[in-house]
This record gives sequence, C-alpha cells and structure tokens, in this order.
Amino acid sequence: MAGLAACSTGKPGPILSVDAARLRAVTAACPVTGLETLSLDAAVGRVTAGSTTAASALPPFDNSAMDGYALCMSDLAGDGPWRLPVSARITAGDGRALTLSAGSVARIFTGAPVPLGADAVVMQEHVTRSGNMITVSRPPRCGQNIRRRGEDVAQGALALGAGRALTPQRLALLAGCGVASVAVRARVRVAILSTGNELAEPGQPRGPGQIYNSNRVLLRATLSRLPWVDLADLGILPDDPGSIRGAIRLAAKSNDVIISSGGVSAGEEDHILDALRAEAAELDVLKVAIRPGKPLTVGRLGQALYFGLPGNPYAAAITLSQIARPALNRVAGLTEGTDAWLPAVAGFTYSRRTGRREYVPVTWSGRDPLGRPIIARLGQGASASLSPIAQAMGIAVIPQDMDVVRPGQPLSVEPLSESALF
Ligand SMILES: Nc1nc2c(c(=O)[nH]1)N[C@H]1C(S)=C(S)[C@@H](COP(=O)(O)OP(=O)(O)OC[C@H]3O[C@@H](n4cnc5c(N)ncnc54)[C@H](O)[C@@H]3O)O[C@H]1N2
Ligand code: MOO
Repeated sequence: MAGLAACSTGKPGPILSVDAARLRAVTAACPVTGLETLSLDAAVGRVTAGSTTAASALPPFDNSAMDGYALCMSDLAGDGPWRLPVSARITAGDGRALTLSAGSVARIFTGAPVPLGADAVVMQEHVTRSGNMITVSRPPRCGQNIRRRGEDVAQGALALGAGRALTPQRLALLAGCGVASVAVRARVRVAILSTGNELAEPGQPRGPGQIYNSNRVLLRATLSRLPWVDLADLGILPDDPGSIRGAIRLAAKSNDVIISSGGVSAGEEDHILDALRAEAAELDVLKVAIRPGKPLTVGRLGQALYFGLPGNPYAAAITLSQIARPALNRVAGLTEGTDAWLPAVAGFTYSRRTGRREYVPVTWSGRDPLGRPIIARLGQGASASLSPIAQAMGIAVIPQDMDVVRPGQPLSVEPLSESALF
C-alpha cells in the first residue's frame, strides 16, 4: 500500500492537513478489478470500465430541425418573395432515399430525413402555402435547420470515456449512439460497523447510559445512495477487543472497504486502533487537522481499505465526505472529480482557534450582488450535534489558519442538495 510504510507501526505521526490526509487515503485506494457488462437500464450510476465508441453516428442521417420545407438555396436567387411548388412530403421515420426535384420544395417534419439536393429547411412560420405552392417570405441561411449526420458524435468516435459515472444524461448519449450495453466496474463491497457499549438501536429499549445509534443509519443511508456500492452492515460491536478483532478480520476477507465509527481516539476503551494493530494492519492517517473529526484512522487490513471514523456523528459525517469518499471513488474506478464547492460569503462573525480546517453547517436566504449565497452559521460547532447538519443547506469550509470570520468574508460552501455524498 503506497504511502503507508512510514507509519505502519500505527504510532501517531504528525497531524496531517486535510489535503494531505485525503491524498494519502486516495493513494492507498486501488480500483476494483472486476468487470460486468450491463444493459443501459441496469447500469445507471455505475462506473464505466473502458471507453465506448459510437456504434452509430448521432444523428445517424441529415434531418430536419423544424416542421417546414426543405429547399435548395440556389432556387431562392434574386429578390423574394419566392414561389415554389411542393413536390414531396417527408415525415419522421420515412425510409425512402429521396432526391429533391429541381426547382421545388419538400414538405418536411422535425426529425425527417432531408432529401438529397436540399441544403436548408425554411420553418413553416416563414412561408405561406396555397394549394401546392408555397411563398417564402423570409429565406433561411444555407444549412439552416438541418441537423447534420454525426454533428453530435461521429460514427466510431469516443462517446464516453472510462472512469465515468453513468448519469441519466450519459446513458441517453450512449443510447443515441446505438450502444445497448456497457462494461462497468464491479461494485465496491463496503462493510460498515458501529462500535460502542453505549449504543442502542432506535426502536429497541435503551438502557441507562445508552444513546441511540445515529451513525449506522447515516453511513447506511449515505452509502446506499451510491449505485456502485454493495453494502454489508455488520451492526453494532461492543467495546470488546476480541469481538472487534474477529469482526474486522472476517470483514477484510470479503470486502474492498471497511468503515467503522467510534473507538479511534485516545482512551483505553477506544479499541479500533488496538484491534487493527493486533491484526497487523498497515496504518497511515491517524490524526487530521480537521474540525470536526481529528481522530481518524486510515489504513489497510489485508486487501481491504480501512476507515475508522470518529464516533461523534457530525465528525463521522465530515470525515466520511472529506476523506473517505474521495478514496471510495477511486476504489470504484471513478476518474473524474466530484468537486461541488461554490463561492459564498459569510453573514456571521466567528472567532476561532486556528490549526484545523473547519467544516461548518450553514444556511442561506439571500445572495450578494455577485450572486453568492450569504451564509448563516448553524449550531455551535459541537461534533456530537445533529440538528445543525439536519437543518443545513450546505457545509462551509473555514481555512485552517483563519482566526476570525467576519461578515463579507468569502468562503467555499458545498450545497448539500448537490453534494455527491450527503
Ligand atoms: N482524551 C481525548 N479524548 C477525546 C479526543 C482526544 O483527542 N483526546 N478526541 C475527541 C474527539 S475530537 C472526538 S471526535 C471523539 C472521537 O472519539 P472516538 O472516535 O474514539 O469515538 P467514541 O469515543 O467511541 O465516541 C465519541 C462520541 O460519539 C458517540 N458515538 C459513538 N458512536 C456513535 C453512534 N454510532 N451514534 C451516535 N453517537 C455515537 C459516543 O457515545 C461518544 O459520545 O473523541 C473525543 N475524545
Ligand atoms: O473530531 Mo472531534 O469531532 O474534533 O470533536
């Protein structure tokens, strides 16, 4: 595993910047090697394994962009208006190979093949028709209203590259090029688990000293939205080193990625690190200059990439999106970024301790003259709080060394609605 040797003993190394930690996580990730060929319907959201060339040109033949009349521009010589006879009628789906008779026009409909000899289509609103004759009052430009064969994608040209998520738009492109099935990467097998004696599942009796498990549904709901994830939920593990060791050893045998929450900070009841060390995992990232989420473990256990997220729910959500997700994308074989950050301006004052990049839940109701959202901060930054992130329209990022945020301060914000993750 690239980049892990220096820290393979798992001793806490220096605190890493968010970018450095993300890079190490991404570098440690290897794309899954399995492939499958799926119909377009079955491939939605999956990741292309190779590039696809157009089986058919798009469009496959010259066709009309308007309901109107196909004509030859040389028949519109001199000053108009021009009177011409209608010699043919061509509808969409007409399979005849027609040639336009000299000195005439063809009635034509949107999507119908343009006859040989025609070099423009005049839309019907720009002519008057009387019986079998039309009068053209506004001549088209040469080539106007003709969609040329292959102008969108030429036959045999690259329709879609490798490492792309198959969005509805890209599936439509492949369909338009006559491609019926596509080779995609195998799903990424991800196992999730929550640790902590204090956890009870909602709907179950909650004992004294227990809290309800919010990270399990957070991870499950987030990851199950990714069509290229094959999720295994290992439930709650008690704070017992033996159980944790056994569960992660087993999970590493049949998963590409393991994501746990809790048990990664300094206390002797935080057993994830000990369990990983006992299983001879290679450990890399152990501390990140991020708020929330400083105690974070990234490593490899056998063939599986391991993410030990902090237990506090907001810290788990942020480390999942900022560190684990980019690495997961690489395991999935994605080669394109999912960077959805937008410019915004602060509408609040916040004096803060420097040294960690901070992710702040925000909302907005207005925009500045440049169209940037003016953001309001939600909550007090507690990494155990769930209401701020539940109300948030986005997450703003405060740079590591900024000691005070004042109104008007430009900040980046990731809108939650457009985020690839939340
Ligand atoms: N002495 C130190 N203590 C702590 C440090 C530190 O550096 N030194 N870091 C603090 C920070 S920052 C965080 S974040 C947490 C991370 O702790 P762990 O990852 O070890 O997680 P736990 O101790 O197991 O839990 C932390 C917190 O989160 C609650 N939790 C855990 N799992 C869930 C869940 N599935 N659903 C909801 N809530 C959960 C747990 O009850 C704790 O309250 O450590 C600090 N301490
Ligand atoms: O990461 Mo902790 O969440 O900084 O509170």
